[in-house]
Amino acid sequence: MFIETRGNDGIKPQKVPFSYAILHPSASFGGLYVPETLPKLDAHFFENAAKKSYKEITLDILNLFQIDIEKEVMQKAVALYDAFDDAHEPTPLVQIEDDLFVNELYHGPTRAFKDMALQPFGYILSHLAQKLNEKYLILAATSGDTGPATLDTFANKPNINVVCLYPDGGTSDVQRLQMTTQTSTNVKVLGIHGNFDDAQSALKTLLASSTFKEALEAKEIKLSAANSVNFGRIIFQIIYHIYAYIALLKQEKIKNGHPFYTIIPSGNFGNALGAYYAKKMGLPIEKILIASNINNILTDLITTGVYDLRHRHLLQTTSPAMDILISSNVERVLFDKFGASRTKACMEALKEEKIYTLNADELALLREDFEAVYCDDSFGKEQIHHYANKGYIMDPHTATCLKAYQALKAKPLPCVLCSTAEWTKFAPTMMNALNQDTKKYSDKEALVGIEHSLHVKIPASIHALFNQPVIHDKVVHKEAIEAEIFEFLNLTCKKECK
Ligand SMILES: N[C@@H](CCOP(=O)(O)O)C(=O)O
Repeated sequence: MFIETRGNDGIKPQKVPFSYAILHPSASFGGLYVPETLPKLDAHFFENAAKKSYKEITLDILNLFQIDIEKEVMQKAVALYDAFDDAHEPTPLVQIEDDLFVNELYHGPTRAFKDMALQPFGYILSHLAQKLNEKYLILAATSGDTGPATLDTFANKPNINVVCLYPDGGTSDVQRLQMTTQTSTNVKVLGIHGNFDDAQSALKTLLASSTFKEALEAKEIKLSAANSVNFGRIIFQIIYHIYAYIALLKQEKIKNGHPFYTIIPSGNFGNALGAYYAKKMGLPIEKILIASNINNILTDLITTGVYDLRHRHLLQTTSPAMDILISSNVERVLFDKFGASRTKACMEALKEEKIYTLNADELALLREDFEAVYCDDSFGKEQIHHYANKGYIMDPHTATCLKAYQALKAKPLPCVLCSTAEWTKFAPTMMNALNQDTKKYSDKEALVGIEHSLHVKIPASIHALFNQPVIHDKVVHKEAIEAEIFEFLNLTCKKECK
């Protein structure tokens, strides 16, 4: 069962099953749903798991959670990993140093780790919508990767409409084209004047708004979300951390029970939360090392205990998916460590005063699990250049993790670095890093240049983007989002009636 991070308001149910939490992700007081308890993984689990495939392990872990989804539905959802680059190994673990392994999480249809969760989650959510004979509007806010993965998983799904908000100019060109060239009629993509925090706060306001929900209900439409505020995302984001350890065991790089570090490039903290829950379940993570770009609010929180938005402005970087200041899933960690009333107080202080401060004991508790560091774009480019020379290509988000590897690894243990996106989504930055220049390349020329110089294959889906017409070209102010959504829903309703 799932409970709420900010406590219960006496109106919403006190505890809900998984299906409810994913269909209605907005909890009391604007909080989030979290599992009441986490299943435990013992040494036996890892011994057996070393003989199993990613899909089998996923099903085992979903079973341990005892979620209220039929077995066949989970099997079909997980079977979607068969369409990844390697059906047997959807998340290859690649060694790049004696003690450093890259967990490549981007081998799905939209070339980012979001597919690992959104592919099965989208299947389960749309199955539930059809089974209940209910229509859903799914909102998504993106800084580049969640949007394409959401659109891909829900494209043409019955009973589902999607509205995806992205910051105009705040994503790479490939990320933008992955969204704006979407042809399915059940999706709408809107650029907004503003940054990712503006897009996500618009989404959260709509999710919590009773008038918005009533207006949707008048059209017999319910509201859910595809971001990691939805626990349906997080459950799948726990599994790949566990599988990375199993891959280390399979490759005989670690002994069962021995600890390792995991390094996570973080923005909305869903990936880090997945690692935290995995650690609580029994995965022997020594520490979760959080890497940020210069939007380093998480570094500040984890090193000083202060989450301070007051004098910060979101800065554009070459790792745009991490250009986030209001990071959603920190809330779930606060709840787990300090309980609902402290979490509610922190979240309200953040909203009203733009700051909250953990006391020394709270900070010590947070640091039992996390360490953090940040780097700037030039550090990332140096790492891309260095590893490309050694024969490994990594994207700018992955490159930030090298800072954590160099600065935070206190013990001689293996490190697993989460690689969240394929470099093909950020070709101009890659070209600057590889050529050590500052020239302005177009995505297309940079992709082709790298393809030829490094003899690498670009996925057909990325190449094809440049020949497809842009269908969603609207960019609006955030005040206009609601009206845009209703215009879209009226149009789709008319189409359905015909
Ligand atoms: N970095 C994300 C931002 C949204 O994160 P989510 O995990 O909450 O969906 C992106 O690339 O869109």
